Parts: sequence; structure tokens; C-alpha cells
Amino acid sequence: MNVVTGEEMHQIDRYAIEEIGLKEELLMENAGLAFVNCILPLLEKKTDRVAVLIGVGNNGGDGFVISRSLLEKGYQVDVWLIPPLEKVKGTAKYHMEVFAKCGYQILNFENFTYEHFLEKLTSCTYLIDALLGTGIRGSLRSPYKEIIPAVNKLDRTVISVDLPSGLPSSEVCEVEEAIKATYTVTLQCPKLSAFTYPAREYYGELSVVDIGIPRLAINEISNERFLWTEKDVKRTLPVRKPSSHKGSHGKALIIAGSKTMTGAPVLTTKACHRLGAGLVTLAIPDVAHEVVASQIIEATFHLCSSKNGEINDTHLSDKQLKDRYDAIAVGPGIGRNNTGSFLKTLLTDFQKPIIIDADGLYYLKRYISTLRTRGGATILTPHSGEFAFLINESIKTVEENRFSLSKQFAMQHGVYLLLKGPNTIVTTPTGNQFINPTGNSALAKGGSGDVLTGMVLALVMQQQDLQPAISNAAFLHGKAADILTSHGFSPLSVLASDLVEIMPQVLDRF
Ligand SMILES: NC(=O)C1=CN([C@@H]2O[C@H](COP(=O)(O)OP(=O)(O)OC[C@H]3O[C@@H](n4cnc5c(N)ncnc54)[C@H](O)[C@@H]3O)[C@@H](O)[C@H]2O)[C@H](O)CC1
Ligand SMILES: [K+]
Repeated sequence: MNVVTGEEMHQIDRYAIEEIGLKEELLMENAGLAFVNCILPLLEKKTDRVAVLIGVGNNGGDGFVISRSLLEKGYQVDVWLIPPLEKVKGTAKYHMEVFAKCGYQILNFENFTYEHFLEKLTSCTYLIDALLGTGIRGSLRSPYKEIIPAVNKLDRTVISVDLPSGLPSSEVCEVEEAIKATYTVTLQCPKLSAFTYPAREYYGELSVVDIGIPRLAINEISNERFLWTEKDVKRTLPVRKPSSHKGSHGKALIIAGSKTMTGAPVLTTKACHRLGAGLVTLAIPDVAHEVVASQIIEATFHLCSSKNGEINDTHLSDKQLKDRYDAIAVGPGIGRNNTGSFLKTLLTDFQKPIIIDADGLYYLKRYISTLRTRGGATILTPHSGEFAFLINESIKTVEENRFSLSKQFAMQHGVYLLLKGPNTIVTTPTGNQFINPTGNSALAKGGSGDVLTGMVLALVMQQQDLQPAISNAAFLHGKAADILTSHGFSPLSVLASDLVEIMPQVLDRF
């Protein structure tokens, strides 16, 4: 599913209308009817009053179709036109006239006192927000500037059309004022602001409805940002052949752990096994072996001599070691006290996929120039803090520009970048971005990243195409958290090891 900015959506609209020949009146009709179909299950009783708040543009035009459809179905609807009648133009005007010709009444905001308007809204159970859509520019102006905070104060169920009014549709850093929706029904393509914070919080529960814009129009304009959905996972997750053997599912090497970080290698290794890796070898410093090995029975071990309680830098430059594996994950719990020069050797000598996480990313900064010319694929899995360190920016800057910065970095260094966070983004070396919809605050805990690294490693070895492998790992990881929190686990108490334990049930759904 394509994710677009408002500007892209307008171009898509234009393509559908001018190149394909669909009428805007029809798209607006489709939009309004699809919206109503989507919200009908939410409206409990026909006696509950609904107010539709209609703005000056085409978002308001959708509001007229919605109002007509609800009235035809027998709902009690107050239809509020906020701008003066004569300001409504084009297709919105057409649908306003159709509405009026059906014999329905328009309440014009101009003709009421502000207090009377608010009083009438207070008598409604549901408010439908068709004030502003993708056409908003700059800060809110009157009367929207006053109406929007007042609507928020009413504390009603608010359902926004396309996006909460006042919210930009692109990558947003700050929100001045916008409708705080309970639900948002987005038309045709999710808008980018639905995956950035704090904008996401204004959307409430998000649904997407088809309004009949042809795929060609969407692909012609915007084919670089996608939501990775359950359907995509089902379509791309590897299926095990009955004739397969352990060698068919990849031989993994995990380089992880140190004397003081013995949990990370356990989590990464177990997660890798749970996602179907054929064989896993864990390279750890000898000082951590006893503790780690007592918790893992499925893996083999490669013991590295240690220095400062961590893997001895020089120990992993053995070429034979690297030739033996299909993919390597390096980083969870390795510490930062040595030079990390083994990473440089791996990057130059190993010609297959390498996943770099956690402290591996810390060392990577020293060797970042080697990425562009690497023989095999490189997959980096930073959270905002690690990414900020890699690109010499503040965490705030990263969090405000997640899409643009990760795209820039992935293309510049020719890597797959999995930027963790709410709505993890997977960016390919060519700059395509895939947004993960699963996961919740239960994942904001030490160890959950170590689990994800093991999952990425396992899937990367089992799928030719790396992007689906990486996105599937992120999806299943988030899904594990979602399943736990919807089955009695508080987000506070989910452990990283719970994610590993629940994985058989997660996979059972696919
Ligand atoms: N393909 C589709 O998705 C379709 C979407 N539709 C709906 O159309 C809107 C976009 O319509 P548009 O007319 O371009 O924009 P708005 O409705 O958001 O109104 C813009 C209008 O508002 C005024 N304005 C702009 N900025 C501000 C501001 N900061 N403060 C106050 N007022 C502002 C100005 O007058 C602008 O002209 C989309 O979201 C969908 O809901 C169609 O139904 C067709 C298919
Ligand atoms: K809206």
C-alpha cells in the first residue's frame, strides 16, 4: 500500500482526472460513500445526532456526500458549513448543490453566534470532521483556528475525513493545532504524517478506504513509500520445502556478547533459531561462554579470546571462519572497549549479508566509508540514538526527520537501513521505504532489539529478496508484542524473551 504526501496525492488525483478521465465529482462521491460504509459500524443508534463540519475545500465537498448518504440512511445529521456559501467552489460546490437539491438543510456557521454553534455541537454524539484535508497550507487561520480547539474540548467521538483537520500530510515535526480524532478514515492512500510523531497521535484509529483511483495513477506519481501489511508478509514469508534440510535454511554466525552483557547473545541466537535458521554459530568471548552456553542448547560456539572482557579485536579476521557462513549478525552486547577492527575485516572480506546492530554500529562509524564498496549487502538496524550517533545529528533531529534522513543515508552508503521506533522504517539502497505497522510501547525495553537482530538474520538467509526479509522480521517482531499485549500482558511487563517465546504462535498466523 503506497504512503503519500498531500502534494503527491494531489498529483495522483490530477493524473486520474486528466490522464485517465475519471471525473472529480465521481471520486468525491466514491470518497463520501466509502467513508460512510467504513464508519457505519461505529454509529450505534440512528437516534444519536451526528454533526458534519464542512470546510471550504474538497475535504468539505466529501462532507456533503457523507451528510447526504447518512441522511438518506435515516441518521439525524446537522450539516455545518463553516465558510460563507459563496466561497465554496468547483466540485465541492457541485456536491453542495446536489445536497441542497435533495431537500436537505445546511446550517451556515455565519448565521449563528459562536456560543449557539458550540451548544448545538454539544448535543451531538458524533462529530465528522470535513474541515480541512490535504490542501492545508501554513498555520491555521480563522475561523478554523478557533473552531478546532473548541471541538477538541467537547470531548465527543470525532471521525476525521482523510486526515485530522489542521494536520499537514507530509513528514511533520511539530503540530500547532489540529483535530484530535477518535478515528480517521483516510482516502485511498495513507498520508505520511500518519507515521510520524506527534502527528500520529492526532489520527486516533486509522482506516484506509478505496475510492476508485486506479493503481496506474498512484504508481505513476508515487512509488517509493509503502506500508508493509499483513498481506505482504503472507505473500513473501518463506515456505519450508518438505525435502529441505538444515543446510537449506542458512548457516548463521552471530558475533555478540561480552563479560558484562551475556543476555544479548542469548536473545539474538534464540530469536534466530525461532525464525527458522538452519544452523547458528555464536561467536562470543571465552569469558562469557559458560554463562551463555548454559542458556542455549541449539547453537554451536566459536570461542574468541577476550580482551577487556570483550571479543579480542584480532581474533575474527580468519578467512575460513567467514567463508563458512551465509550471513553474519554482529553487535548485540559486544561492548565498546576495544578497537572493533574485526568489523572492518568482516566488511571487506565477507561477501554475503552482514547485519550490524547495537555496539556494532558504534564501531561501524570508524569504518563507514567501506560500506559503499562492500561485496555483500549490509543491513543496519539502529534505533534513533544509534542513528543520530552515526550521522552526527541530535536524536531530536533524527526523530523529526526519520523518513528523509534514513533515505539519504541508505542511498549514500548503499545499505539497507532498518530505523527502529514507532513505525519502524526499512529503507533500501535505492531509497524505497517500507513502513512497519505493528508493535507497541512494550518493545521500548532493553533486549527487544537483540531479538529483532536474530530475526532479521534468520529471514535474510531464507529469502533472496532482502527487503521483504527485513520488513517481515520487523512485522513479526511487532506482531509478537501486539499479541502479548492483547492477551493479558501489560506493555510494562513484556520481556524481550517473551517475544521469542511467543514466536511459534505469531508464525502460526501466517
Ligand atoms: N484523491 C483523493 O484523495 C480525493 C480527495 N478529495 C478530498 O479533497 C481533499 C483535498 O481538497 P483541497 O480542496 O485540495 O483541500 P482542503 O479541503 O484541505 O481545503 C483547502 C482550502 O482550505 C483553505 N486553507 C488552506 N490552508 C488553510 C489554513 N492554514 N487555515 C485555514 N484555511 C486554510 C484554503 O481556502 C484552501 O483552498 C482531500 O483531503 C480529500 O478529503 C476529493 O474528495 C477527491 C478525491
Ligand atoms: K479532515
